[in-house]
Amino acid sequence: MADVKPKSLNIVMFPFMAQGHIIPFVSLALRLEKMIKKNKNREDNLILSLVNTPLNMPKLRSKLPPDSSITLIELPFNSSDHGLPHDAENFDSLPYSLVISLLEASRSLREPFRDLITKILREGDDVVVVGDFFLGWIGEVCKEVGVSSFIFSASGAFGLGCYRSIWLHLPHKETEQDQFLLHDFQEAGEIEKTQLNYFMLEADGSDEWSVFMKKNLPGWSDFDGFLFNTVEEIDHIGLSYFRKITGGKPVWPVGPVLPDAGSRSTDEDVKAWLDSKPDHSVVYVCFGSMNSISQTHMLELAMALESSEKNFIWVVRPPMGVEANKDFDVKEYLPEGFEERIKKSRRGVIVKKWAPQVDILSHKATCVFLSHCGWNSILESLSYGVPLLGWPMAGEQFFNSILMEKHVGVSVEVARGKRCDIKCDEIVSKIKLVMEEESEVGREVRKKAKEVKELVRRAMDDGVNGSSVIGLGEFISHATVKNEKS
Ligand SMILES: O=c1ccn([C@@H]2O[C@H](COP(=O)(O)OP(=O)(O)O[C@H]3O[C@H](CO)[C@@H](O)[C@H](O)[C@H]3O)[C@@H](O)[C@H]2O)c(=O)[nH]1
Repeated sequence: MADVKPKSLNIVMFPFMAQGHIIPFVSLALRLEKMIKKNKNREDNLILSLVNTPLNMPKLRSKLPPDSSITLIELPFNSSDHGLPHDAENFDSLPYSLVISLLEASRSLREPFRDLITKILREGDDVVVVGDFFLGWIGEVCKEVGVSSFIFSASGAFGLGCYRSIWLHLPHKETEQDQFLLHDFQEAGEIEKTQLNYFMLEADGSDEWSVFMKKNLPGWSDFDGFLFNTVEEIDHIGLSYFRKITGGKPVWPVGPVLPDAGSRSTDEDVKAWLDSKPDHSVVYVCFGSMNSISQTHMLELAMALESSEKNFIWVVRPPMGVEANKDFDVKEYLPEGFEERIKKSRRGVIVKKWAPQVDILSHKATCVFLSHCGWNSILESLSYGVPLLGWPMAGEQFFNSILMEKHVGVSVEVARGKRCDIKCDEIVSKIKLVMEEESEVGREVRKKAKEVKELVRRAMDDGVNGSSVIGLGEFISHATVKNEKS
């Protein structure tokens, strides 16, 4: 009799094509791999894979350690078929104005993805899919072929809840009040009109963003539940919202899942510079993997960093309106002589485009993070007890900023949006407010950030069965029990 291949369970994970989504998906996959390896019985019949488009394969591969058995699966995609620039398969290589075109183009992955899942099922294996909230069609595909699917949200629940509610209740342009409560998420508190990103504010139901959201958001109800890269203890308002709207489906906090410090190519110059600085003396400035500020804002920020007299690391990307992929000389966008002066005084380091962020945040010299409030940046900062100076710019970042400032108490907002009128002096005073010993506000947020660091660590601590460890355990049981029954 021929040997019958034992049935395996494939956990197929599909992040949207953006660094802010790929990074946490890889971290989640690695965390799951670790848990599975610990449980010898499950090791043989569980297969973890990450799906993406051709040009994102190297990005995924570079984040996996050599001994990982996670497999990568490529789906066909050609950006020029969708009116996008050649080779633009990730938000990080697009200007913000074209982000919506990549979101729309990603819908073409539906059929190849369906074929992939059908092929795995035909080979006799079971499948559970973990998909991205921007790939809302995944839930429907999974229902059609009869497999379970879960959203893994790279954003926090509070931020994503506000984002969802705002897109579902358009328009906002005509709203007369400067502040308003969200239609189905009043627990979030008052939202100011200035906290809606440009596309939300302009949306009238017929623009590209509204059209995409109208197709994408209803798809979330086809999934069997949600995993959030978040922590119950800091994000319970948002998690409660998702528990309410999903009507009893599981909503598990499983974070923070983060890349390990030192796991990427550490920049030796940055490290040596940080080593030479006193503890808690450095402002780290970075606006994530896809956002830029305007040329005017760059000049104000440069002057502020120089006149604050604080040590700083600033990750500089080309200003808004300049092609993101273009090679550039930072001198083009900074005040005359700025780079030379800070090099000579050794007071600052300018990193072009991409810095080893987790290494910087985990270094004892770092005091505060001036951030656009992308959720990964927030989680990374909190995990190392670093308070925030918020400058939200796009997406759900405004709501992340509210959560951090008003509910968690670890952030002070510096500026709001890409078009705000922020001047050098205001930036300097906010930097001092958070960093200086005499500042009461500063003492409070720094103390709170240390407390939150412990809370966040506990959530992921196997030893104390932290809230996120429980969430992950429940997800694995859910996935594998279903498999055993089928
Ligand atoms: O120089 C850099 C810049 C970024 N990063 C990493 O890139 C990720 C950036 O993620 P995030 O802070 O979330 O910012 P975005 O790339 O802007 O993320 C997008 O995705 C997030 C998760 O959904 C959303 O919260 C944001 O609003 C959205 O812009 C983090 O892991 C950073 O450590 C680096 O390592 N070095």
